[in-house]
Amino acid sequence: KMTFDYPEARRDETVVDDYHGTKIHDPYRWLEDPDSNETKEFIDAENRITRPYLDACPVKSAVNQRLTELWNYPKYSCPFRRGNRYFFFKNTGLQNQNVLYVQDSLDGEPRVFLDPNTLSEDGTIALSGSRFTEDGNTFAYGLSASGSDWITIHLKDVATGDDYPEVLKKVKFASMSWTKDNKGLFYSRYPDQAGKTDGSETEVNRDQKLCYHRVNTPQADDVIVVEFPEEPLWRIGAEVTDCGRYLIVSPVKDCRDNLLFYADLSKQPEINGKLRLTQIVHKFEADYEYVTNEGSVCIFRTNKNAPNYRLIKIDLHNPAEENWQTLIPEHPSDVLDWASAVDNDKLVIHYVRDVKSVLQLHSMSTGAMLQTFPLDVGSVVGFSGKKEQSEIFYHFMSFLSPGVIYHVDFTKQPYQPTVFREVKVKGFDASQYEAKQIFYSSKDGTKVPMFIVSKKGLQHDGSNPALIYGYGGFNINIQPSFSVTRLVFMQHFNGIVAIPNIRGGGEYGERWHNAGRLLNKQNVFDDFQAAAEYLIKEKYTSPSLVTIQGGSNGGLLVAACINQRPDLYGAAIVQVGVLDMLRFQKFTIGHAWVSDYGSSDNKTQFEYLLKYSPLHNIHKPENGTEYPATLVLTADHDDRVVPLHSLKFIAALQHAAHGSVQRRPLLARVDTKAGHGGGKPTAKIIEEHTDILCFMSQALDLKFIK
Ligand SMILES: O=C(NCC(=O)N1CCC[C@H]1C(=O)O)OCc1ccccc1
Repeated sequence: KMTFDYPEARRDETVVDDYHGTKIHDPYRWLEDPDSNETKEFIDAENRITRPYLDACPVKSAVNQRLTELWNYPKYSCPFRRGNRYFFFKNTGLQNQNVLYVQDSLDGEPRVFLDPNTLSEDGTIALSGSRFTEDGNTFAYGLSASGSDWITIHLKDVATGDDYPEVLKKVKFASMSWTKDNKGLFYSRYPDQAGKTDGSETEVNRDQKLCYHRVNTPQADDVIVVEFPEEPLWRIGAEVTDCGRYLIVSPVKDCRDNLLFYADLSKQPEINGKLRLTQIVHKFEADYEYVTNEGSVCIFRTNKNAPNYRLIKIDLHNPAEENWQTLIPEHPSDVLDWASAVDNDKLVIHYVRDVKSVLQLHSMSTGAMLQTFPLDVGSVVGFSGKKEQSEIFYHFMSFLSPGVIYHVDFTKQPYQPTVFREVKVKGFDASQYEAKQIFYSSKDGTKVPMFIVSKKGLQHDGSNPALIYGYGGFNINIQPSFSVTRLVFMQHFNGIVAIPNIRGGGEYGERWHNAGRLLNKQNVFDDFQAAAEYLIKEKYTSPSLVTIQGGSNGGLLVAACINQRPDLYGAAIVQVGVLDMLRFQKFTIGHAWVSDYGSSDNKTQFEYLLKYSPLHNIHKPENGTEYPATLVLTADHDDRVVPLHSLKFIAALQHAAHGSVQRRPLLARVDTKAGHGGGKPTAKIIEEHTDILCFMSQALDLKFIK
């Protein structure tokens, strides 16, 4: 084993914070400044150790070659109709960014409409959000650089392909919604702020405004139509209703629950100032998502008095809660994940049932179920359809199926899905693999579902490496998906891929989310640790062959678990993790996460956060408590979870390892011109996944099977 001479990061013992009377040292506070030479030198020093270790991997070229070969299959989105044209995204396989094509009919000759690959040499300019006007003649699209959340909005004439002159700046977390007259769009933006806003800054995002922009005018002429100056942390969602008459305004202050207002645009046809808003939801206590409307009666998907969600009707002209009606009642176990209007009087409803997708057609007027669209075990990962359109497309994917796109034409009875497009991956034979779902018991006896995928016929003798992936928060569901990287791990390392649907997610609705957040957060770590114990007990694998992996909130999960149970794992992959739980709310959009984490500004929540915060629970490795081989990954333009989390954590971890029994590597990989993950070019993704598999193979001494 290589021994590591970790950089000795300066420890500033003078930095001490007082949290409700408790003194907490923060010796690496200086690493919070991304622009200081000292921070830049620290990053270089870390990369100088990590890069050679990863490049020394004897199977690096074999892994990179297999990833590239398998990755090289065509990927398509559902086609979607806008105006009288069809559009779809396609990637031939290894293109850095997906390309948007247009065709005049479903079987017409596709033409390139927008190819983001032409916007940068290295593919680091990505499309991030887009909206066509009702008539399909103007296209608003967001561009993000180097993986930052910041976008610039551009407007294109669809017929000529020419961009209008204006570019809308300072846009982030923006809902874009056109007025039905095709003349302009609502979008949310932040005010100009001091310093750079390229995604490498850490300043807090505050004072978002909802603006209205008329095409072919300068942004300076835009009108602020909604603002809540007394609520600087709110983000303002906005959507023009299907009929075009109303604007639904939904402020959100963190990552759950929103208020609802509406404006009657027919009463303010000249949008040249603040909109007159009528408030219909007055408390942050539930999610309300606009689905569609018939006249003044709007349908919303909500978890108000319905942890598994339901559809309700609110009459905007009679909006008091006592007049709300239920259209589709909450299901006792299935989670109503999304709803979409189609063919004027129908709703397509996506349910999550034990983490698997169910797709149904319901009557918009009565809510009654009309039929189910049959699906294999897996996930609906894409959908296109509109209220006034008489067809839908949906994209099915599973662990062993890269993708099938189905089409339903509602002009023909009975409504039968037909296969519109099926994608194959060269060199992958799904019949050699098996995917199953089991339920295991967590520490408190809770039954947790887990998917286990691997080659068929593996011996359960504890000799196989296992990769356990988790997230565990923010009401996010981790449903089956197709992954080339996991395929390489299964095919060439006899790897077992395990995905426990741990609490904090939304797999079983709000109850599951609430059971894994705030003062219940430890349940998430317990569920994840119990998953590893189950796989070890059932002889799928053994501790020294287990890798745990997670990103962002999942990075927090992995880092907390190696602090709590270093004996349980051989390797840990901590991607863009939230690791300083006492200070996360002080940077960019971190304040939005208090709905899951709470805040150190609150004494009770501080005491709880301190118990699991990865940065604050690092121990000196001694007999039997050596840390797993750990790879921490971040990037210089991650403005979702700023890199300081990872830098402070690796500095503290390496400091604890000095002069200890720690032999397994504790490394950081800091990428450049990259961010949290969204929009990452294919080349960078393959490089990163190559490094992760190489780290695992070296750390766990895994043999590459041809
Ligand atoms: O912060 C998030 N989402 C949560 C998020 O990105 N998290 C939550 C924890 C760390 C990181 C992650 O897990 O990816 O998105 C920003 C946003 C925009 C608009 C409205 C609400 C929120």
